[in-house]
Amino acid sequence: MNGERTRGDEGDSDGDPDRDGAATVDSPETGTRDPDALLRRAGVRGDPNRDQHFLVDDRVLDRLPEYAAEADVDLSHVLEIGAGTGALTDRLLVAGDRVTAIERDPDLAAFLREEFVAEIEAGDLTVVEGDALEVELPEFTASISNLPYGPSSELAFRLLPEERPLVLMFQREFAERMAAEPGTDDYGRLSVTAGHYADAEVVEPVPKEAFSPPPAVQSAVVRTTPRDPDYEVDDEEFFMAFLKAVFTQRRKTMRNAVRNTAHISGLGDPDAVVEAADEDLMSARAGNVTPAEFADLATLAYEVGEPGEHPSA
Ligand SMILES: C[S@@+](CC[C@H](N)C(=O)[O-])C[C@H]1O[C@@H](n2cnc3c(N)ncnc32)[C@H](O)[C@@H]1O
Repeated sequence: MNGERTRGDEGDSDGDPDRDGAATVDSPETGTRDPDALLRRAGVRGDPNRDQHFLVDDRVLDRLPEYAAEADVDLSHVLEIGAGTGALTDRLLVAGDRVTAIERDPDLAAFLREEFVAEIEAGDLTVVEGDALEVELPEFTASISNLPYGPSSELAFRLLPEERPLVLMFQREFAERMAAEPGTDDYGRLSVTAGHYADAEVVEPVPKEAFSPPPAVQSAVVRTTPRDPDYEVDDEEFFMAFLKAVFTQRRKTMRNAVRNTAHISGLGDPDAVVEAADEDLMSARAGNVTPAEFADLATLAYEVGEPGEHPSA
């Protein structure tokens, strides 16, 4: 740590005119804020009951925007969900042109507005105080976030349909399920639903010690690249409900899974689906069925299975 100074004292040390003026730097060599100094200035400890685990490992903080940059991601407007004390926000301001940071905790949002006053006045940063599941999202080009783990699934499925590249920190188990291939232990509903929108890869496991306070579980960074699926479905909502249904019975054959879960998928005549479908596919278990096979089956089920309401998608 190099003490707490303002960039106004440092002049043009990093050569980035957008980051000059009164923006704070703790490390003149890198032109960045120190995560521990941010915690001190904010006067917070991080409350695990509010999903507050702040990144304090500089190397991880540096690598998050690098994962996007190395994939040639457009960083002209980066969305950060759960900005906390701004340690990642600070790195995103260096890597990107503009950042919108959403933070639910009113005290942290107030701290961010104070700490980053120069960047806000320069038009480089917008702090949105509110729940990222509810606030209107801006037109962003990429999201790079150390997500709150409680709502991470809902947040991922709010972001994925936006069709933008994402670099997101999740619980490690969640990250591995998201990126899993058919036939592996981790492959499941999450892998197929995430894969509907994007290619997902785990780029880095992150140990608990990288955070303050450390979470109970290990973490991992996932990078997603949006693309169209290699199949088509007639009704996306039914497809999602159908997946949810059959994966509740992942150890059963698809034949039994389709028959036993009509109350979840909304199928009025699941037997008609089983009779019309390929026999080999009906004998397979959901964990071995590829996304394209699910899509074909869901299309068939939609045609012959008398789908009704499927409010549970
Ligand atoms: C894991 S911490 C990450 C903080 C910071 N980005 C970092 O890396 O140090 C998650 C942050 O999300 C905030 N948060 C929790 N739930 C949220 C929600 N629903 N919407 C927006 N922010 C939320 C917490 O207050 C916390 O600051």
